[in-house]
Amino acid sequence: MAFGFIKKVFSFGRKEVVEEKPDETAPLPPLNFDALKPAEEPAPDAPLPLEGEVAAQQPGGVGEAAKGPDLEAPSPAEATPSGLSGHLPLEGGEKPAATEPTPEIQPEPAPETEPAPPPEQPVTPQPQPETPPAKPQEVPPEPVRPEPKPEPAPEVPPAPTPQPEKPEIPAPAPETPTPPAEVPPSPPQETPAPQPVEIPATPESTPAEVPVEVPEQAAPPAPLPPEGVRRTAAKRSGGVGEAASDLSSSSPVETTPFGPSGHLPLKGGEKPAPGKVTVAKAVEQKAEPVAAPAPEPKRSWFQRMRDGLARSSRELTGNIAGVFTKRKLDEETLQDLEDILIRADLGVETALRVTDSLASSRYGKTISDEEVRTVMADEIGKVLTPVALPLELDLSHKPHVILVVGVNGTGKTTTIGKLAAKLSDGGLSVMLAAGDTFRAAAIEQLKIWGERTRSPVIATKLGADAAGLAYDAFEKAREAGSDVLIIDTAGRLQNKTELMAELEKIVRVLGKLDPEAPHTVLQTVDATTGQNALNQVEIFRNVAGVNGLVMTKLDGTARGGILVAIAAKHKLPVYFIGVGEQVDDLEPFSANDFARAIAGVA
Ligand SMILES: Nc1nc2c(ncn2[C@@H]2O[C@H](COP(=O)(O)OP(=O)(O)OP(=O)(O)O)[C@@H](O)[C@H]2O)c(=O)[nH]1
Repeated sequence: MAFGFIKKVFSFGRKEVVEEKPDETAPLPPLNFDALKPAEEPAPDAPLPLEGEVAAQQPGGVGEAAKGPDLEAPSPAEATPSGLSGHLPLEGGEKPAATEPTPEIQPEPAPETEPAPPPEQPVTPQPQPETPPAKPQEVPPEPVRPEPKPEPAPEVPPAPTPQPEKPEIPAPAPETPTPPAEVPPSPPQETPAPQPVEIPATPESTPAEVPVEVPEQAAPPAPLPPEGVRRTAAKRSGGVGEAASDLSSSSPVETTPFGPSGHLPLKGGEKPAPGKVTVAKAVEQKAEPVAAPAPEPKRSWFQRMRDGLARSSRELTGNIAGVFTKRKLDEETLQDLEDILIRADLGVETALRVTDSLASSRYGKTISDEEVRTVMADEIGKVLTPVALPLELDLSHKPHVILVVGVNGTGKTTTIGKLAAKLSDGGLSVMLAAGDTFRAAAIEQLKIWGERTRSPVIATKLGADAAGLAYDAFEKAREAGSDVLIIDTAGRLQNKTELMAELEKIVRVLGKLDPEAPHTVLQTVDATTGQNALNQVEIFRNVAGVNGLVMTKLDGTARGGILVAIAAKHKLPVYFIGVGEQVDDLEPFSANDFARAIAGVA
């Protein structure tokens, strides 16, 4: 009787939902209330369908989500209602039809109803009373559940079995969000009740949930800042941890108490995937800065030259500033400036060029030291430009003979090594001659450079005749078909008559083999030398026929002004400047760069 009555109730329920006629029939049930108590036994069946309704509603929305786990068993059951799909499945009206087959299926959705009840509350009061008690009961144990949950295996015990099903629920739960209307309300309802549970389980999850839904999607861009990435990663790790747990089995922990919470992890679970990628990227980015440390950048030759000229430049610019601070350009200031330029080794000629240029355009006017230095740089550039020439080799001479001369220690041997490197790197065959027969160390030094530049070295015993060695080297270079022969010579002071006579002899001997040899006579000038350099160039030019200069040690405490004076007086080409002791520290001379550096103009 009761069972049949219950059926009526169900049918009645349908009418209530659909037609709202049940009010007329309503009186009948009160008479049966007595019977209802015995009927309570079947009640468990009733809740099941109710849950089934809830489940049906969720699955209806979840149905899509249920595609995952529920597909295998529930799918057939759903298949029948699916034909009814649409509204009915939501109310569970289909359940009665499916009730008979559903009993097996319903127990599965039943656990789902627990998380779902909040949204369903408006739908059916009966299931709610059941669900709410279940929630409070579950809530206290929930903190404990998280631990057993990670252990899905314990599902074997009968009691935990419902819990394991709950873990399954989370999977559909994320799918539940698909129902637009139901889902949004559910999270707020669930959140209040579950919050106590979530807090112990994942305090971050609650805050994470809110941001997770939207922010996580935006999270990929967030990884940009490394620190931010770490933070997001940490936050995500919380969410990811959940997602990860969901993937493994821990998902039930959160899902059991919170149907909606189940969504978030899933939503987050999907999002964490990119999050993990970004985290991985963040880690790589951390490594990038590590790889970035490349403090190797060698100072440019210009910077080294500028540093070398810094002392001269500072002294020069400081003195100029002292003269022209809030002063007009008159005879007195012009005389002061001329003195400053001469003391800086620039020479009288260049000093007068600068003062004349200023007087012609700014006489009687207030002028700043910056303006003075700019004019100075321009005038120095004009003096140096004509001598800033590239070295040209006439390879019609086989070999083209280069004789390198200069005072002791001005950098002859080192410059030969640097030049040989340039030439051999340019495809020219180079031969070296160790003409400094006075120093064993000089011979060995040149051999080292020969090995470094893959250039054969012609040498003789210590103290041998340098002119004889030069002659032999020339012949050997011819025999070898060398493009260039570079001859080193012993350093000597220009006032040592016998040594200068020996140098003159070398030049004369080479002329016997080729009247035009040596084709190039380079003199190395130590840039740290002062006015004595002018005299050196004059003597070596007269004795050896110097036709080109290499200004060495400009990277040191150079006195750059002397180069300007030499250029102005001798007008000899300055082919290179030495800016270090390494093989590649030989740079073509740039008049304007040098002028700006010594004038302190950027
Ligand atoms: N800082 C710096 N040092 C240089 C440069 N050129 C040469 N030197 C150094 O100056 C010193 C003398 O160089 P050498 O090449 O031996 O000079 P040298 O004219 O052959 O010397 P002698 O054989 O005694 O006549 C060495 O320690 C070189 O390393 C340069 O452009 N910059």
